[in-house]
Amino acid sequence: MGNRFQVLDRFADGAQFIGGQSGPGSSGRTQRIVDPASGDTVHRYGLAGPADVDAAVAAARAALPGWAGASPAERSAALHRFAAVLAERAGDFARVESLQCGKPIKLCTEFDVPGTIDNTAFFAGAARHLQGQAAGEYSGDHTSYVRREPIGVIGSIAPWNYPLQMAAWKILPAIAAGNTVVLKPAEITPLTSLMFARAATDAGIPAGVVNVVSGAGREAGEHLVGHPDVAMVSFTGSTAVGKRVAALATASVKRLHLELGGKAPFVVFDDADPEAAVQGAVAGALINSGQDCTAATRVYVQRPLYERLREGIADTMAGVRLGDPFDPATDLGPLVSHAQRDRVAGFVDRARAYATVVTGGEAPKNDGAYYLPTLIADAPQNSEIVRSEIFGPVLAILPFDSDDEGIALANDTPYGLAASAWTRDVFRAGRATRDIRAGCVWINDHIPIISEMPHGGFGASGFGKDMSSYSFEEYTQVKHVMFDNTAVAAKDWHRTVFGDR
Ligand SMILES: NC(=O)c1ccc[n+]([C@@H]2O[C@H](COP(=O)([O-])OP(=O)(O)OC[C@H]3O[C@@H](n4cnc5c(N)ncnc54)[C@H](O)[C@@H]3O)[C@@H](O)[C@H]2O)c1
Repeated sequence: MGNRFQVLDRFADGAQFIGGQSGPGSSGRTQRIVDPASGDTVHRYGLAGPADVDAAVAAARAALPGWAGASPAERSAALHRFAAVLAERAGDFARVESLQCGKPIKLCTEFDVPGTIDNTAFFAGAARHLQGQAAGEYSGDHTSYVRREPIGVIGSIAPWNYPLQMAAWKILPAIAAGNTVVLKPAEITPLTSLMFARAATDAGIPAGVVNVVSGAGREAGEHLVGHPDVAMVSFTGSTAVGKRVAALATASVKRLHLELGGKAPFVVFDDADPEAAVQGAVAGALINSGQDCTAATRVYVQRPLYERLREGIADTMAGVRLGDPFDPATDLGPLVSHAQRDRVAGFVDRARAYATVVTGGEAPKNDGAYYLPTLIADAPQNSEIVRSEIFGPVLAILPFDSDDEGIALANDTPYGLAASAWTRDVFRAGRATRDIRAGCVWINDHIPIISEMPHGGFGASGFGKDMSSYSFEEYTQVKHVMFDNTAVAAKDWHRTVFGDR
């Protein structure tokens, strides 16, 4: 436990605000950070309030002309330095992320932290490819071109499931394109977002370009969304909160990017490799204790393979190593909080009335927010466990007969974030990629996410893309510029409109 506190000591002065000023939060309230593996309070900080948001937005606004006016090469160089500072601090980032979320350290060192460093390096390179278009001559004697310009101050709001990666996804494309950012992380997991902002400053990114304000959703979050100097809102979180954020942002005519919830289907056709599908389903369902918007939570299996998958998944789940997140051998840590654990247990307890709990379905007896890997069978398609986002290590398995039925079931929720199809037949794979309604479809895999991939949903999962060069479309606005090539053309136009006056 000693190591855990050592890392956190760096935040002992309550630096919840970076980029303008620091000090106790203006909400007047204190927030605890709890280690979900033990239930111990590991840190307390002053929760930011509206006055902190105002100061952060003012800092971002002041930094905007200099940063937007920097050349792509200058922004790129700063982002390359940023990636190097993150790499030097990789171990600290992994330990703090593991501590505040309860994630297995293995996941942090192999996925969260290297993914974030790679994302930073990706946007360092991409910053130099951001360009408009030479658009040609739309009208005689006139030349047009299109500029891609930064939008201004971006107000970003992030969830608690991948605090470091979400900070990176929100901040990097925005600043690579010349915007400045105020990020509000989830108040229970702000530490690695603060470390990320500090690393940006230490890498020489000018003060005010990256700001983090850790406050409560209603108080600080809504103040940020409605702030008149925020030009765009980029939100990742639940669909319920996303709807509220969208209404507020739209009321003040702001650009909007929404990455919301999901309920990813995992469709196994009868020619699939059953062992690969079993391993894929368990890994896809249990990653980050199932607290993943793309987690494989609905597994549909074509009838001939159904029993084999049901048995294989139950056996594999029973062998998963649950334990101390700081132990490198641990596969599954606790959920992010005891409240989240109880919420997940509620879904499973209600499902007992209409379905079979094949394995799991309980919390181990310790002080942590753990929940056993859980497989549920015999639930109807229209049941809560099959249709609601659970955000826990819980997977429902259902059979289907025809290919049409498998795809129809996959599409039968309001969400559309991610999906996978498992088959060795190229035509079935082609059909699944075409007909499954989701922003991402994997074939014979589930979960991989890398910097080049546009990530974003359809339907109730939101709109817009994180990561990849597509994210520049979110964080830039298009300006059409038209040159009159001859003074004569302007005169002709004047004559057309006003006559010979
Ligand atoms: N689509 C994606 O890429 C993606 C990625 C990660 C997580 N998620 C989603 O995030 C959710 C889990 O995270 P969560 O529980 O932190 O989500 P949440 O919606 O409860 O909170 C997300 C963020 O919004 C803030 N917030 C809460 N109320 C607010 C309000 N009224 N105004 C402004 N901000 C407010 C919270 O403080 C937090 O920072 C899941 O639904 C998951 O699917 C989606």
